[in-house]
Amino acid sequence: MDVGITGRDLLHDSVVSAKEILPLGFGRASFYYASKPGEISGLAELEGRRVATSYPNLVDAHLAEVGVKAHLVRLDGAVETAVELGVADAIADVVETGITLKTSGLETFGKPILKSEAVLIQSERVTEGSDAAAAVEILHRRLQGVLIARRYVILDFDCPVSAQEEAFRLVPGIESPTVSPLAREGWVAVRSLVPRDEAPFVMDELWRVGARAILVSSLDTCRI
Ligand SMILES: Nc1ncnc2c1ncn2[C@@H]1O[C@H](COP(=O)(O)OP(=O)(O)OP(=O)(O)O)[C@@H](O)[C@H]1O
Ligand SMILES: O=P(O)(O)OC[C@H]1O[C@H](OP(=O)(O)OP(=O)(O)O)[C@H](O)[C@@H]1O
Repeated sequence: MDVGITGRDLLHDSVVSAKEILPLGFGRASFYYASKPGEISGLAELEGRRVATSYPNLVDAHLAEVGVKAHLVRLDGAVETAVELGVADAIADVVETGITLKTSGLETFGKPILKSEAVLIQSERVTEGSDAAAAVEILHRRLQGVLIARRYVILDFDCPVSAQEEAFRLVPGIESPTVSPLAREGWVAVRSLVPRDEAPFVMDELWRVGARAILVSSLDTCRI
């Protein structure tokens, strides 16, 4: 396989020769140690204890990194039941909302071992200049275009020339805003990309400096 989509945590655990080339922004979760509240409060206390996980390589590498020797108990699922069943003293597992841990009577301790999300990966066997590398690059660009399109909106507005410098500071765009003449003397039309989550604030500010006919529209995809 030359290219694929997986979770960052699964990539680290699989120990395959592949590298992450694009974070995809969905399937976000953190990977944490957890135990019964008050039972274990820090990584050092894992020394000599049993840790259940479905990600043994990832956890093994982390324990080695922090210099703690623990016994790994490899489970394929329902890891959160391991402490209650007496199979382990702690677990290391995926946490998103924390509901699974809470309903299992467990609490995280320490910092997250890893922040994960879905990622595009490329095999280390794909050599530069090969057909596979060219195909992966096209896929990478197309996916990146969709990710950028989701993060930004198109902002169009009419602006008095006297206020345009102030308006440009509010909408610098990714490269530069597009400015077109308007039939109305002393006014220009401006188009720029703006981060989606900043759009309401930018619209308020543009209105304040004198811009009018402020329109926001979504992008489907782009190549920037
Ligand atoms: N609740 C979740 N929210 C976000 N991502 C998650 C969640 N659960 C698992 N993932 C991600 O999904 C990928 C697959 O993980 P995993 O195989 O452990 O999922 P699972 O649903 O627990 O699988 P299974 O049901 O086979 O045990 C991983 O990258 C993991 O980070
Ligand atoms: O923090 P939360 O929002 O509760 O999510 C985390 C849980 O989600 C996944 O399990 P999933 O429900 O997919 O099933 P599984 O237990 O069979 O792995 C994961 O293995 C955790 O147990």
